[in-house]
Amino acid sequence: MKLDWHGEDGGAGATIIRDFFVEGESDRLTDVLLCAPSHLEPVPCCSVTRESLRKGLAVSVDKAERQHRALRGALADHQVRCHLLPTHADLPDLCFTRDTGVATPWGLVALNPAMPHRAREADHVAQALSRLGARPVRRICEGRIEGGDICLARRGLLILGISGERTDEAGAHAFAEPFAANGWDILRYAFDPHFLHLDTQFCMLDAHHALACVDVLDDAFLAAVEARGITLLPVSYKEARGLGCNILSIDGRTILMGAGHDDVAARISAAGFQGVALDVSQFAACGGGIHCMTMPLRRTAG
Ligand SMILES: NC(=[NH2+])NCCC[C@H](N)C(=O)O
Repeated sequence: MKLDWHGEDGGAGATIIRDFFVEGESDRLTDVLLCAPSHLEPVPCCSVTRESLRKGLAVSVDKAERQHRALRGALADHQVRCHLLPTHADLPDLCFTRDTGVATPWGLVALNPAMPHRAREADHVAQALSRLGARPVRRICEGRIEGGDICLARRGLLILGISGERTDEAGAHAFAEPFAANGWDILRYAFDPHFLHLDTQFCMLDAHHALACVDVLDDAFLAAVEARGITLLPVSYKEARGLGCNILSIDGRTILMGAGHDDVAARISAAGFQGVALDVSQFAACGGGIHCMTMPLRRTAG
């Protein structure tokens, strides 16, 4: 079926770049986009960061750089190629690369972040990606949409979080168009902006298991997910608020997760997954965990 992709030149039928694509969140990750936290600052644009500021948090860039290097090391240990965005002094949340773009089965899509300081990231990311030979095949300009609200649960199932703030109906609708046109099942979940993004409450471990903050997610959503054959491993709200739910599945078996979430680690391992815990405290204090710090560029199925 013909997709109505728009390249930067605005013309329909722009070349579809197939090098960087993802069909499902837990297929084998081979390439990921990250950005070192050289200019990380706690911007009071989400509830977790505001709480950190209330408690007098001062982010240590040195510590954050060390934690980020360890994350890159863990990714490399698992044969994942890390591509680094250039840092930018005016973009304090740039290290949360998840939110500005997403690889889809049809190529990379540049998103439309809602927060003004994050909207500025989009051009920077698009330029860096094109230097990698990965020009986004589409840019969402309607409404707002951030990558933390997009879950390509598995081939054929797209889950979208819609808080109305970071992602709204118009942005979600625009993003979902090609998925709908290709017959994907699309599950939309509306929630309160307090909870920031879907990926702070819900993350896929493999095609049939997810971590879920069951005391926050509403029952209809939980039932809809379970009806699709996904078993939920519960995470408490306190753990989720500390980004304990915000994990990166390398291959549907190995899970990179924040350190200090012992209950989550125990549940993951009881379910047969291999958790790799990494200290990302400096990022968590700014509202993001390992899922937010990684933009998968390519995953291979099978
Ligand atoms: N995908 C995510 N949950 N990203 C977290 C981003 C945190 C960042 N401080 C913001 O508020 O935008």
